[in-house]
Amino acid sequence: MLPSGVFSRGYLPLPIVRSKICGITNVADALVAAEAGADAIGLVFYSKSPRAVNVVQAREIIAALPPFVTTVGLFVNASRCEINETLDAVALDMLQFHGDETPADCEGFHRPWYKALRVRAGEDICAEVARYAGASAVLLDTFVEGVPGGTGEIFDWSLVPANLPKPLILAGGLTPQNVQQAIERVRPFAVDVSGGVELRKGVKDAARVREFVRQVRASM
Ligand SMILES: O=C(O)c1ccccc1NCC(=O)[C@H](O)[C@H](O)COP(=O)(O)O
Repeated sequence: MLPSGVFSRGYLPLPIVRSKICGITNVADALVAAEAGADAIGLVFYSKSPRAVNVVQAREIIAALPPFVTTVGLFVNASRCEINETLDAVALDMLQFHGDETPADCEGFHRPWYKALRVRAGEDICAEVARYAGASAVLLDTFVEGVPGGTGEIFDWSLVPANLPKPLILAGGLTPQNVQQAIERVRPFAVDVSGGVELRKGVKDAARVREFVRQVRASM
């Protein structure tokens, strides 16, 4: 059993920061992420996203991956039936809830999961994180009205509380150029990127993916 707070920001003097490349839509991009050393890839099961994949594409991507790359399925206000059908068809390791899901909506899928919260000044982030007691982590992303995620915009990192009760996955507008600064300032458990390593929406830029992971590792 880990001491409570072991993944709190600043607890470890030299933390290993994990990286997730989100919005993977094809095998080639998945392999670039894996070969670069990313710890996880994100597959977006949200049909309104330009990075959406269906179960056939997702299966093909996962089948091509080497071991020890975590596969995260991202859902936005999906029905339980839709999520269960996806889980029956696709070997997802974890779930990322990126909409207005309540804690109860996130439970019961027999997978570790975490909730994405969109950060706005004046909100009690710790209290919101504490509501999702069953989550493995919390992902903090940028609030943009009407856009659930994948905005490519950073938020004010000074709004991240020092005493978050869950491991923090920092997201929102990260790039190979700013990720080291983000890690130094926020000291997250992991960082998550999508738009900052793309050639265009839904297609990753291999050089940027490699540079992003390199920068994360160089921050250790
Ligand atoms: O990527 C999308 O299109 C998307 C749509 C709806 C909800 C979430 C979405 N993406 C989330 C992510 O890719 C990441 O978890 C994260 O928000 C980083 O996005 P970015 O700012 O582009 O790096």
